[in-house]
Amino acid sequence: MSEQEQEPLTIQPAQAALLTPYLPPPPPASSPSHSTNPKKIHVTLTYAQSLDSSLALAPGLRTVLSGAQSKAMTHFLRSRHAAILVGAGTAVADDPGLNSRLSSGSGAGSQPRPVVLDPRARWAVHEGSKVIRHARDGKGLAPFVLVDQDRFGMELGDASGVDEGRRRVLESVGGRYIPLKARGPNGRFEWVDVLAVLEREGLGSVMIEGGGEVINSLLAPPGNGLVDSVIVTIAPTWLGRGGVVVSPPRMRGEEGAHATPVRLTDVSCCPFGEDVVLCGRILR
Ligand SMILES: NC(=O)C1=CN([C@@H]2O[C@H](COP(=O)(O)OP(=O)(O)OC[C@H]3O[C@@H](n4cnc5c(N)ncnc54)[C@H](O)[C@@H]3O)[C@@H](O)[C@H]2O)C=CC1
Ligand SMILES: Nc1nc(O)c(N)c(N[C@@H]2O[C@H](COP(=O)(O)O)[C@@H](O)[C@H]2O)n1
Repeated sequence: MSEQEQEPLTIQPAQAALLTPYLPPPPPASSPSHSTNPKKIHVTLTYAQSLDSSLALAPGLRTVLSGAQSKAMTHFLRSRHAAILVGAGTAVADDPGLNSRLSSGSGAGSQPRPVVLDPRARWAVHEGSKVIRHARDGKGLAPFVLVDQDRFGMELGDASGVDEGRRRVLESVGGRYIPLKARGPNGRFEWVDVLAVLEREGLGSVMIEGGGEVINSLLAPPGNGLVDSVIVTIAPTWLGRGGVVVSPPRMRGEEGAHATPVRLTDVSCCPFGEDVVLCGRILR
């Protein structure tokens, strides 16, 4: 069935109730756009995987795992977060829409702000990119693209040196390149810095959707200490070897001791059609 035929997407009240304890609290009605609340941004890590922990058949290959019900669940999550974040690999490979297409009867409403981690500005965003079309049509928000501040310069808080055509496309719908110091190894941002940018932009919650590199780095310390909840769709299929796999690096144990695995606690799970959705919090 095509994407168009499956939509609009709906979710049952009982399914929404299962997810509620893992969602960010709704923002207070009178919240200022730049919150002064000292509590950090709520971070939900969420993705769909196969039984052998794959996100996609191969790097760069958009692969449908979620069935209609769990896809609707993802769009419900999108409507309950202020931002949705993916890595440049996903933006380049998938041309994702990154909006919520939940039907109005299912409590749809707000759209999340798409955020792309793209230190080298390799995502060739253009007029036809889905996320731009959605923003232009009022079906989603324009993306913020986080780029390496040292590579693209910084003038008055604005990134310079990025491709002018791409910048014009982004800005024409209200999006922006945002420069950020890449303090991590291999020219990567530290997660704490990424979240600080989102908070500074007045975004109180983010769902981090993928892909493989983003998820694996967030599940490793210190990133995993910043995650409030994890919601994983498990599809009843094995994608086989060679896929994009979720398998974070092990935490190093003390000399001679085994590494401590990352584990979920406070776990709930529920069938969504033929998929299973597993929710939990990372055990500290
Ligand atoms: N099944 C699912 O739920 C999902 C599947 N996917 C799949 O995952 C695949 C893409 O995964 P990957 O190739 O691993 O790419 P990715 O989406 O994780 O992006 C990796 C890139 O993001 C940037 N990046 C990641 N972490 C960063 C950090 N801390 N600081 C700065 N930049 C950072 C870098 O440019 C890096 O090359 C695609 O095939 C896509 O279809 C993606 C999202 C969800
Ligand atoms: N929940 C979920 N199930 C799947 O089967 C998937 N392949 C994904 N992928 C993620 O969703 C993005 C596509 O979003 P749009 O439908 O275009 O808005 C894709 O880029 C991945 O982040 N997710």
